Amino acid sequence: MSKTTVSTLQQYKQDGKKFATLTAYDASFAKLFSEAGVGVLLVGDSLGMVLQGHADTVPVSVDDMAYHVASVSRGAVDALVIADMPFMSYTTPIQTYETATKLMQAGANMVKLEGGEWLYESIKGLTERGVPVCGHLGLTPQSVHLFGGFKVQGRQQSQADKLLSDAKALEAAGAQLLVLECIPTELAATITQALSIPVIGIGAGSVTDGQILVMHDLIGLTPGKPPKFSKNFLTDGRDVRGAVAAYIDAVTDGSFPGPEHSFSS
Ligand SMILES: Nc1nc(=O)c2c([nH]1)NC[C@@H]1CN(c3ccc(C(=O)N[C@@H](CCC(=O)O)C(=O)O)cc3)CN21
Ligand SMILES: CC(C)C(=O)C(=O)O
Ligand SMILES: [Mg+2]
Repeated sequence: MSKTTVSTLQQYKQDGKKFATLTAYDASFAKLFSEAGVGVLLVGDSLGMVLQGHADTVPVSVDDMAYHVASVSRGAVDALVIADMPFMSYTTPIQTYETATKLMQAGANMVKLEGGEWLYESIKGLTERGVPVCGHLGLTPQSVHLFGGFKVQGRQQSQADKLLSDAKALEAAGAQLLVLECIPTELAATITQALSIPVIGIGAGSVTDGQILVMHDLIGLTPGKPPKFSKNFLTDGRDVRGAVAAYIDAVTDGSFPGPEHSFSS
């Protein structure tokens, strides 16, 4: 296996080949996932929930992220490592560059930011300075207090129109990847087709170019009630490697996510 890059994912999109990605927070899982053939690993700020036990991702700091990015990058043999920028660490272009510096110097290959058109200048500035960017739209968990809970986004036509124009703005700013979280499958299909960059979905149906799953959901370790769009693959006598292989197979052959893991308009 060779190192996965954005061009690898671009090629998958062109070829209509679905790809599976996972979150990772330490070197051991990063190594196992990478060796099992997962080409992209996200050091998600979900670590605030699945590692630290918080109710949401708001308490996570840049230092927390940098610590886990450093561990994951040591274990991620061939995988592209994406690091989440945490809550309020990218409020201005300058602060965005400072946060990105810490995460890239800790070993990330790309940073991910939650938000739409308002991030245009920051994303353009990052890419001009050599930092690859992944966008994140829909249910952006850092806005959970604004949304009033972890709720499906984009069901109203006005919201759906805004999400599509935000996605186009992120691509125009230079984002090379996009995550769509918890939106109706129909809207995810429209956005995926409208963009030339690869789109990775979670709770966005099987219509996106790739899928992402929080590793704790994959192996049945979710603290509390697992999200509807997630699936425990550590079943049927499988070990962790077997669960990862079953997840990759299910994404590649289009059987995961099914309608029971997806939302409609
Ligand atoms: N374990 C875990 N899995 C995740 O996918 C995840 C995290 N943690 N932490 C960070 C964010 C938070 N996410 C979440 C968490 C809960 C729901 C949830 O409970 N959603 C409802 C849908 C409600 C509706 O229909 O509007 C659900 O039943 O799935 C969604 C996304 C996704 N991310
Ligand atoms: C759920 C994914 C997309 C994420 O942002 C995270 O794990 O923090
Ligand atoms: Mg996140």
